[in-house]
Amino acid sequence: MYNIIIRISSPKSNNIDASNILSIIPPPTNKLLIANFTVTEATYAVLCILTKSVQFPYLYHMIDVTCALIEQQGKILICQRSATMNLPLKWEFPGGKIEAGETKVACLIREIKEELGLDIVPGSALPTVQHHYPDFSITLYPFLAVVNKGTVKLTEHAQAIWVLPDALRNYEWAEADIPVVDAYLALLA
Ligand SMILES: Nc1nc2c([nH]c(=O)n2[C@H]2C[C@H](O)[C@@H](COP(=O)(O)OP(=O)(O)OP(=O)(O)O)O2)c(=O)[nH]1
Repeated sequence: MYNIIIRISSPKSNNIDASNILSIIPPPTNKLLIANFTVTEATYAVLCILTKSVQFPYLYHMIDVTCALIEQQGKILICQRSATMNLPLKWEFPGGKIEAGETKVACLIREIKEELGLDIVPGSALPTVQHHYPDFSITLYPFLAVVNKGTVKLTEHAQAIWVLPDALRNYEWAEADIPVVDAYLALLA
């Protein structure tokens, strides 16, 4: 069982929007707490919880993440997550979770400074990606960017390397990043 706390703002909806799920507290807690929503929605929520089906991805932890495709001299910076991070050893574009009240661009500038010691200038956005991993769902907001100041200093990642766009498909990407790589290569084509 899960503790689930849901805010419903539009009572006629048959679906529970992810943004209305305030928190889901996984086992070992054994209480079910559902507040402020209609009977239809309550039934639907309970069904979701009982089935734990991937058809109901909004029951999983949802995160909003920005990432930067940092370009320099025809190459692009890619990072390998460390063995101890979530999605271990997968390649990604550097970035991180958007904090409450933070804009996407502010998040990106902060994360790249924290993770790599680089001051960047974000540019255009690439298409947003939504992806459902087995245990969480992500909305990924990619942006092109250039370095304003600094050189790469690793603080979290196993590696950060500059690669030619043609080589991008040679890496084992976090799954959410595959459409980002595709979109970037399409942009260059
Ligand atoms: N940064 C980043 N994370 C990605 C990408 N693709 C992707 O699936 N993710 C996933 C991996 C992580 O589960 C999550 C981002 O979390 P994170 O650990 O990098 O972010 P963070 O620095 O804000 O996290 P935290 O350690 O402060 O909790 O999104 C990507 O291209 N960049």
